Amino acid sequence: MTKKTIAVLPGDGIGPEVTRAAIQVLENIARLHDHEFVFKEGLIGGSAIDEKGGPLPLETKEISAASDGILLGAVGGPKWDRLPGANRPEKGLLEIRKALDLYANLRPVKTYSALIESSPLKKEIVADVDFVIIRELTGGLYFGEPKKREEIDGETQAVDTLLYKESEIKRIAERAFQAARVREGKVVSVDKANVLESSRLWRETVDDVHDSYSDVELSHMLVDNAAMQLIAQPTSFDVIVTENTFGDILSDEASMLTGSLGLLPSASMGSTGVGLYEPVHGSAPDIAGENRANPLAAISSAAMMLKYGFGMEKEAEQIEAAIEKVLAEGYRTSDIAAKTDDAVTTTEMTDAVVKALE
Ligand SMILES: NC(=O)C1=CN([C@@H]2O[C@H](COP(=O)(O)OP(=O)(O)OC[C@H]3O[C@@H](n4cnc5c(N)ncnc54)[C@H](O)[C@@H]3O)[C@@H](O)[C@H]2O)C=CC1
Ligand SMILES: CC(C)CC(=O)C(=O)O
Ligand SMILES: [Mg+2]
Repeated sequence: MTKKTIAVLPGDGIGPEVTRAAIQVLENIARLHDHEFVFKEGLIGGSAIDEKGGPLPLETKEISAASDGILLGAVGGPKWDRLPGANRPEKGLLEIRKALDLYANLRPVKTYSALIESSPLKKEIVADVDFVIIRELTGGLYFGEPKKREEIDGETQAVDTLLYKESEIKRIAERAFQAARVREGKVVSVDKANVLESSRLWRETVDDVHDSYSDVELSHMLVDNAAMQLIAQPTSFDVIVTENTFGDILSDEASMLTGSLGLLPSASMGSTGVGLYEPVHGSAPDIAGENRANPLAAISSAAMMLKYGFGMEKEAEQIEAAIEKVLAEGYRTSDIAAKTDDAVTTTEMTDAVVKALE
């Protein structure tokens, strides 16, 4: 029997709906394997602003830092959209990533075989999509200072700073080369080195790190081209390593190769040993509270926690197999259903995954 403490940060919008689904699956995996998972809930994002006056209360930080793994839903929503940047729900997410030094965000993009037929893209291409985006998560544009507004000559201007230190690029490049060694051995580093100084440092540093990984094939690609190649030749990718903003955007784009943003999981890891696991999607205010959200990205993120955080590979595979099975049986939430009338609810999809675990 293995005991693990899991911090659960549901957040806003569909966050609580999809984390509930992930917890239900984890409880059943624990039952089937005689593990004990202790769930400790914390506030983050808009709900934390409403209840505690800030997007990342100290208590949430403490619960998270003391846990064996963090399961997060999503933060944000129109209710808080007019707040200043420093006190927005999204700031809570950025802060916890920084506080726990979660610099490496793994976003696997792999098509479920049951969804190949219904893809609007060419079946032979979609069938073989299998790559991972390794997104740098604690540097770049979302964190660089100065980040402010100011009045200059009677006009308001705003500045964000895209800043990378060599050490930050080095450690994410190492993660990418290590990941490639257990995959197909190919890394594409995505940057905008034709324009950005930070990208030129990125490219030089990735090249330097590559000297110690000469068994891995490395190429560089400009981000605008990468956005196009993801659609034109997605099967040419194995590991994509890129900076924070580019990785954020490219992964949402890549999700559509699999069928929906509601399918993509992620794992964020760093130097402290505690990982954070969350779907790639946001709080989806347009469908929040309607029991329509696809819970599979969150459930699959929980599987990543078992695999990467707890070393429970067999249990993680069991969850992934259950997801494959329910999709093969025809269960579809509205984001992946051919007709809205045929769609199942979040809870129906979750119950089906739990049943498929047995
Ligand atoms: N990690 C996080 O907490 C993130 C938070 N956000 C925040 O979420 C809020 C909404 O942002 P959006 O730009 O609308 O992005 P979003 O990712 O929340 O939604 C984009 C579209 O995808 C759909 N979608 C997302 N997840 C889904 C799921 N599980 N099942 C079915 N459909 C799904 C939504 O209904 C919407 O049409 C904003 O406040 C934003 O800042 C956005 C991205 C990530
Ligand atoms: C707060 C944002 C950076 C969240 C987001 O879009 C993401 O991490 O994918
Ligand atoms: Mg995003």
